[in-house]
Amino acid sequence: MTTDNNSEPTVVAIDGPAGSGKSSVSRAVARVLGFGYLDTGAAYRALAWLVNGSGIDREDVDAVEGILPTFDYTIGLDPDVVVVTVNGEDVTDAIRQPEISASVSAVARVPHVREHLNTLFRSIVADTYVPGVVIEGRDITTVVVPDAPVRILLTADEAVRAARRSLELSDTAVRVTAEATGDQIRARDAADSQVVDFMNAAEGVVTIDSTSLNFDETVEAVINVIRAATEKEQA
Ligand SMILES: Nc1ncnc2c1ncn2[C@@H]1O[C@H](COP(=O)(O)OP(=O)(O)O)[C@@H](O)[C@H]1O
Ligand SMILES: Nc1ccn([C@@H]2O[C@H](COP(=O)(O)OP(=O)(O)O)[C@@H](O)[C@H]2O)c(=O)n1
Repeated sequence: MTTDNNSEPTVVAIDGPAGSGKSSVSRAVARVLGFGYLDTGAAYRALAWLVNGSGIDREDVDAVEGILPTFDYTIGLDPDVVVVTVNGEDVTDAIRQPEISASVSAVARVPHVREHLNTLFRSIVADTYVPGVVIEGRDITTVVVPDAPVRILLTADEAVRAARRSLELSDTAVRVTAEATGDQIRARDAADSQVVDFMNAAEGVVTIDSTSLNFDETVEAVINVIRAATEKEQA
């Protein structure tokens, strides 16, 4: 991938439902290409963490909007070490807890929150010095960077996503069945789908369905799409 130091970073936008592999695949792709990696879901999770800790009713839109000026958020772009802070506190692990997964959609549905975070994401990408950035979430291909040269929708059947996520959780202290994980994923996707469409590819967005691909094959499929798109741009 050729980029000179003065050019804008190559932006790779990836969307998809919960457990589709967005974060793990995007990180691996970024590593291979020497790109930065931006997990946008982490910002929504971090805001939900702040809201929960502030004793605010997360259904109270005015109160959630009111907390935005006190939300001092940082995230690293290094795919090997993703550290997230809120007001100077390291929340990298705290934002992955089940109570945050269960409350994040309420915060993410607030339009002013989305505008605020989208501005933040665009400035993080613009300020980076890496040759490219893989940025993943729910509305990256459609709202955050709809003009990105590479836009991908990463999907997998719901049962496969639940099984993968449950395997991941059972590696930790929490033992969760694929069925329970499936219920959580379904509930979150249903809530999130009311705000943005991440189940259907928008025009010009390439769908990669990883249902019958293993992890390495999925990474390779994404890299192939990036190579094809950037070669086309340079031709
Ligand atoms: N193609 C794949 N084959 C097998 N496991 C996968 C594949 N893609 C992702 N995974 C695994 O599925 C789990 C969920 O992926 P993750 O990247 O957290 O999804 P998302 O960020 O979309 O919620 C992780 O444990 C990841 O390693
Ligand atoms: N671009 C984005 C990214 C995440 N989100 C919200 O943030 C939540 C957490 O995102 P995530 O990417 O960490 O979720 P996982 O699919 O990785 O579990 C989602 O359930 C959405 O509510 C969003 O609304 N828009």
